[in-house]
Amino acid sequence: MSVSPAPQGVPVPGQAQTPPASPASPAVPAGSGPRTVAAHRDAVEDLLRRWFLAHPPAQESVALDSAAGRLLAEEVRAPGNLPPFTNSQMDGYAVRTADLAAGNRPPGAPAMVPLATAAPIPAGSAPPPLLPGTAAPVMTGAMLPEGADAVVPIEACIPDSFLPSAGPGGTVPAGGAAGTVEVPAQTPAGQFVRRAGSDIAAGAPALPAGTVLGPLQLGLLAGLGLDRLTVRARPRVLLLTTGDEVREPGRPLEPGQIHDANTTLLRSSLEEAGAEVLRSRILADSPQEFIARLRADVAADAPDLVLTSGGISKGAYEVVRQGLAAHEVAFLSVAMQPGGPQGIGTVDGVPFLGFPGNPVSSLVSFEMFLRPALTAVTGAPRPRTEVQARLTAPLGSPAGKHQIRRGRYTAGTVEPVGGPGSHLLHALAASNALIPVPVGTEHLEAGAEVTVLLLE
Ligand SMILES: Nc1nc2c(c(=O)[nH]1)N[C@H]1C(S)=C(S)[C@@H](COP(=O)(O)OP(=O)(O)OC[C@H]3O[C@@H](n4cnc5c(N)ncnc54)[C@H](O)[C@@H]3O)O[C@H]1N2
Ligand code: MOO
Repeated sequence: MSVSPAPQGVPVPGQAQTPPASPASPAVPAGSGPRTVAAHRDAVEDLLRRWFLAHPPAQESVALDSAAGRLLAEEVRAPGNLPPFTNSQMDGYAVRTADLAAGNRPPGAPAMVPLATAAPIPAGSAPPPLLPGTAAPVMTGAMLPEGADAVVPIEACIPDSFLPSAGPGGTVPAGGAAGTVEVPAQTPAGQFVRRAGSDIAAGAPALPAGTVLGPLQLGLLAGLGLDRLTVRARPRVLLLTTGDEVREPGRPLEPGQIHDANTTLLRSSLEEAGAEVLRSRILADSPQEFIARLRADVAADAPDLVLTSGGISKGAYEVVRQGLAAHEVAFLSVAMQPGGPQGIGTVDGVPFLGFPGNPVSSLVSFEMFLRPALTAVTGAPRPRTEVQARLTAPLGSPAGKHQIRRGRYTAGTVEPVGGPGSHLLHALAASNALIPVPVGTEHLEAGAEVTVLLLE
């Protein structure tokens, strides 16, 4: 997981900033033709940027164990040294290298130097100083006694193993003269010694504000002894799907009904991208009920974003489009397939995005528009990686559309999975990449190089 400082423009938590003149103005399209993917991406980013400038994310304190995936709100400095004390990197003998130095021994002296053994030092104990001319059995991670400046691993000593009595209180090494161990004369100072603070020193910057807390970062904070962290509040999303035909998974279907895939697709995508889904609902196809419930939920939950799927195209019962007719929301067409129909604006001042109902369309809309905006604006830094890949099969695409096909990427190649249909959930589940075919490209041969977006 990357350690990334807050991107430019991320509001500083807790510090209100002057919002632009019209924070609630919807991104209404100019002109009548379909909007480009890039223009819509900018519009979505702009919508969120305006909101978060006026409503900077709060800070909250969370327990270390609940902090996975969260963003540090402020820099963390090491409260103490890591390691906290100078300790041994090996099971062996702590020695004073001055005892071994060539100058202290006659010419032609043997390669091994006998030393009297001191009391063993298990991990977790605080040993007395090491007397000159002695070697103390020391275990990995145990504190080095004052005066010791090197550790000789047990396998380099004679004898090369500890007696069972080398536990606390024991003194006699196996097989050798009682109370004597021979260690190599050529033992450099510092060998197998882990100095206090050598990983990070007390007071030094440990992690910058904006860091995404993954296992590696949490491991450091735990090692530093921190059990609570100050993180940024996650972007809060109200997620609604619409349709009389849509039923929750687990409920039986009547003829003509389908199970709700979008709520799960979008909820898990949002959560994976660092957002919090406050509430998700299926609303029936009544525009009046839809807008009444939506406004009540907005008032009750105070979300940062309302996201809907379905009900925005050209049918006779487009609940979202009809329900929001009196609001500052534009329903427009983006030159993208899937994900052509899009809604964007504000409802009672809160950013609103309406994704199309086909499941693949809603997922592609998330990946193409909302994920990049969340990354850029809120510092929820879960950008997708783009890689170059060679197509294993030819692809066709409508000339006027930025088509997003699904595929399976492996080692520099990408195999298209399923057709262009935006209802193909099975093929979506078998893919790990999106394959954009830009406007103007109608055909790509097998072997053509494409830039794919990795979904994992
Ligand atoms: N005459 C036209 N018809 C359509 C156009 C068009 O331009 N002219 N656009 C097509 C495109 S492209 C899309 S995408 C869809 C978008 O439709 P809506 O956003 O209005 O969505 P619905 O009509 O409500 O549903 C479309 C499709 O998706 C299924 N769906 C809806 N919600 C869910 C859900 N939660 N889980 C699973 N599946 C869902 C729904 O059953 C429909 O099959 O419009 C085209 N039509
Ligand atoms: O643009 Mo629609 O999203 O193809 O299915």
